[in-house]
Amino acid sequence: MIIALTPNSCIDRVLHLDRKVTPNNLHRVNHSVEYAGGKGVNLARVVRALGGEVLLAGFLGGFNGLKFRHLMQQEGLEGVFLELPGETRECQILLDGSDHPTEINEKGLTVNHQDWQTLMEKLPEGKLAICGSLPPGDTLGHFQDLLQRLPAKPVVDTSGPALTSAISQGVLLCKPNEHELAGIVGSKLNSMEEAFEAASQLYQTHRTPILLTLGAQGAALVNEKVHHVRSPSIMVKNPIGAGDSLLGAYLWATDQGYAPEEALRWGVAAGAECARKGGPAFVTREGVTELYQQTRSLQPS
Ligand SMILES: O=P(O)(O)OC[C@@]1(O)O[C@H](CO)[C@@H](O)[C@@H]1O
Repeated sequence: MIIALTPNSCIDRVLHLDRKVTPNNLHRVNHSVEYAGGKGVNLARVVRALGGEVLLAGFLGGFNGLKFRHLMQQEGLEGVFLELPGETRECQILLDGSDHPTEINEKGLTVNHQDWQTLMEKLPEGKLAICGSLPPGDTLGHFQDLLQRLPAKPVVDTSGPALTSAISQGVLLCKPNEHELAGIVGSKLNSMEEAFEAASQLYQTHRTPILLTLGAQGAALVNEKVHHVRSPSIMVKNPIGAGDSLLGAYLWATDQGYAPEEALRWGVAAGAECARKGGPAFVTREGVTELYQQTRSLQPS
C-alpha cells in the first residue's frame, strides 16, 4: 500500500474566472469547486483511479479540517489524520484561460515535533510518499529528524530547503521540476541537457534517484543513467496536479512490478491525462492507458 502523507493539507478552491487575472482589478467567478487538497491527495486520486491501494495521512484542524474530511469521504478516499489546534489552510487556484493558472496558497497549521511523532506512530506499514510543502514552524528540523528515524526510506516531493535536505540525506526518490532543480544546484539551467547533467551530479553525490518533471517535455528518471520519456501531445486544460499525478502513477506502476523505465511511461501518461482532463480528480484508468500507449522511453544516456 502507498501512504500519501501531505504534512500541509489544504482545501483547494478552483475558481473559474470571467477574464484574465490582472493586478488591482475586480474579477468575478463564473463557478468554483472545492476539493480536499494537497499534493499527496492528488497523488492518491491517481493511484486509486489506476486500481491501487492508497491511504492519505496528514494534519487537519478547525472548520476546514472537517470540510476536508467530508470532501475526502465523498470521493471515497481514506486517511489517517491528526487533529491540531488552528485552521487547515486554503489554496486558491485561479483558472482564467492562461497557459498556467495563478495559485495563492496559505501557510498552514503549525506542527510541532510531538505532532509529527504521534502521526507517524499511527501509520500502518507501506511505501511512504511525503508530498507538498512543510507546514510553518521549525518543521525542517522535525522533517530531517523524521527522515533519519524512518524504518524505510520514503519518496519525497517537496520544495525549498526541505527538498535539498531530502536529496542530501538520501531518500528512495525525489521529484523536483526543472525550476526546483535549478534552485537546488543554485544556477540557471538553460537546456534539458543541462538539467540532466545537474540531476546526474546530484545522484552521483548523494545516491538519491531523481524523478525530474519537465512539463510538456515529459519526465526523466535520473540514476546511473538518464531515462527520458516524452509526453504525448495533448491540449492542456489545467496543468495543476500533473506532477502529483505523474508521481502517483509511477509509484503505482513500480508497486505492480513494472521496471522503473516502464513505470516512468505510466507516470508521464498520467501527468498528461491530468493536464488534458483538467485535474487529478478527472483522471481515469482508460485515459491513462490510452496515453501510456502513445509514450516510449528514449534511448537511456
Ligand atoms: O503549497 P504546496 O504544499 O507546495 O502545494 C499545494 C498545492 O498547490 O499543490 C497541488 C498541486 O500540485 C495543489 O492541489 C495544492 O493546492
